[in-house]
Amino acid sequence: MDAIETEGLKRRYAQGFEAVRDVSFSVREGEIFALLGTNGAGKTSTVELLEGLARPSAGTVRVLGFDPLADRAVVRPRTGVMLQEGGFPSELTAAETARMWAGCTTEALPVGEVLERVGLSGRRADVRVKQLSGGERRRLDLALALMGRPEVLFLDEPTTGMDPEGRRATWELVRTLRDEGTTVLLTTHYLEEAEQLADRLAIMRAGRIVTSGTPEQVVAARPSTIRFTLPRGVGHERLPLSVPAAVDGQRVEIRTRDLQGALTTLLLWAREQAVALEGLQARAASLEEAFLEIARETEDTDGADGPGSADGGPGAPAGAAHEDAGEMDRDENKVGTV
Ligand SMILES: Nc1ncnc2c1ncn2[C@@H]1O[C@H](COP(=O)(O)OP(=O)(O)OP(=O)(O)O)[C@@H](O)[C@H]1O
Repeated sequence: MDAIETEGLKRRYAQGFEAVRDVSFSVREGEIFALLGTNGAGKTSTVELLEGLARPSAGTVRVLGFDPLADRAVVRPRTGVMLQEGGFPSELTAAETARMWAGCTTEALPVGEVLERVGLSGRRADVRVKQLSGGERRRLDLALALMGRPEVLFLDEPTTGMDPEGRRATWELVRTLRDEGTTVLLTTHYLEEAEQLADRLAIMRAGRIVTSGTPEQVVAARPSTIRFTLPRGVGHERLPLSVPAAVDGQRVEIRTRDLQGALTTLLLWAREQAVALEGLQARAASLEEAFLEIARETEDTDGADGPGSADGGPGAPAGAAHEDAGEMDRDENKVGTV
């Protein structure tokens, strides 16, 4: 059994706007799964359905095999939730807040241990919530989510406002929790965070999942880039590649799915012709590039169907939903701009 399973999930708000449109995915036990997407893509609207905070308009959700809304009494004690806004009483200290929360939690972990895990022990524990920094407040949120020894942890943008050190410490903690068997579903705007943490991820846009897979699969489906500058007097038409290249003066950019093949051809040609390829760079796409490209592509295919549209609009074509990154075959050897 998967820890989280969703099938044909929809969420329509009161005004008729459909923020979640036919979303299906599953998260395995002990896996970190990241939900990515541009602002308003529908991540929080989806996660709230998983947390049992709202009822789907259509489709099913199962968390640990139960309906998180109908079986709330069973599911809630086994899950930890870190919302985007904690909303604690601002006059209490971090330790008081944690103790209050522990009092409402069955089999709570010792407060000191939890605060220690999130890096809020010692003097910081005695600081009032209103005087904590934004990043420290996120850590307190995380501490409360961990208090009940959750089997499934929902983290909505967990490291927003944290400094780089706090972010890294949180990543380390999330990895440790995963290694201890906790299933983690997180939303994030930090693509590096998804790259660092996620075993698998899904990218949402306009209420739909437009691609999913391991970070490696999502990235591998995008073309790699080779860049270099040709010496004066060597025209780009002499290049040996069947792949067209984007050219700006002597600067060349080639985008290819066969990085090794294209590079071998290029280097053999350069040696034979005694041509120096100045500033030669070859690299696979990053998750950020893949994300931006996917967001752009789907924007094109979505037309005017923006997330803010009142009637929900027609959405992306059905074929775009739940596409497995491993099977994507778009932009073969697409030429980029220099
Ligand atoms: N209560 C509501 N009533 C009507 N529309 C809503 C409501 N909550 C959210 N929406 C809309 O649903 C869409 C999805 O919002 P959601 O918060 O799920 O997106 P998100 O992907 O989490 O965005 P962000 O990255 O900005 O947090 C947005 O267009 C938003 O304006």
